[in-house]
Amino acid sequence: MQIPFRKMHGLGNDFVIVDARAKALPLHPARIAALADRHRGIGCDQFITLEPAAPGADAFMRIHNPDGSEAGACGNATRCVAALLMAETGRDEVTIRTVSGELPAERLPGGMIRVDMGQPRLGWQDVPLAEEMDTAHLPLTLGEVADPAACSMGNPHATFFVEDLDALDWRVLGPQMENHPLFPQRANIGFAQVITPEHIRVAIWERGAGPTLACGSGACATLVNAHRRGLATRRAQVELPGGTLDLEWRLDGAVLMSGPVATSFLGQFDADAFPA
Ligand SMILES: N[C@@H](CCC[C@H](N)C(=O)O)C(=O)O
Repeated sequence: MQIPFRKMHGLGNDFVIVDARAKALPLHPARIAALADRHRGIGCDQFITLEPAAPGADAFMRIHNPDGSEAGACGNATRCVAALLMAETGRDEVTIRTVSGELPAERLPGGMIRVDMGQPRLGWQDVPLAEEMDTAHLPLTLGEVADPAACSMGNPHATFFVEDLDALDWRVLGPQMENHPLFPQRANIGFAQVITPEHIRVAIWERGAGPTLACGSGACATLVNAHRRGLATRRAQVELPGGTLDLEWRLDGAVLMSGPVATSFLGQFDADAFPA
């Protein structure tokens, strides 16, 4: 079976997007993992399936990591899918449903896509963590990093605050923390250097994906955790290896994220050539 797809990215965080709104597609975790493989498949940080949405949303977006696991949130893919739905409908505002809830998105003057990522959840069971504790300070130390803060943006995040991001071997520390027993559903791990209260540099080791050029929900978690720790204002530029996102944690609790999106190419794959 030939399945058309679109390859998009937000700051280099790249996605294969397929449309299963009109007809269900034979896509299962093993096949998705094979398609996401950068050597033997198409290659992507996340595989996105558009599915029919209940009234109130323009589409349902299902998110899979390249290891085949399903994720509750993907900020950059939400912005890419929003741009896609805006082109399709001719509107500048759309709503995308995910397993974690409805996310309104809009096109800003100048073309940036802003998504309302909803409210971060700060309780230990929300992240989730394995046991009760203050999520603003986790009792974790690994090599030279310690004392991260955690939150959920619909998916689990922990943020370590570091003095010098360039001096840190975060690609080695990331997978050890992703799989730490404190995170029963694993976690996305951010390593953040606060430059000023309005400018944070961060590198994210993504759960189920590894090092990526950008992670939208990770950028949201970085701002939220930095603000909780008194390190950042409620609005900041979050600089990732692939570029910068504009983040705001509004007083009503919602986290807004704005940035660019782009289409790389369109194609089609033969589903039967990949494991079912
Ligand atoms: N790239 C994403 C996050 C994707 C999901 C994550 N790896 C998880 O498992 O939670 C983003 O832009 O937010």
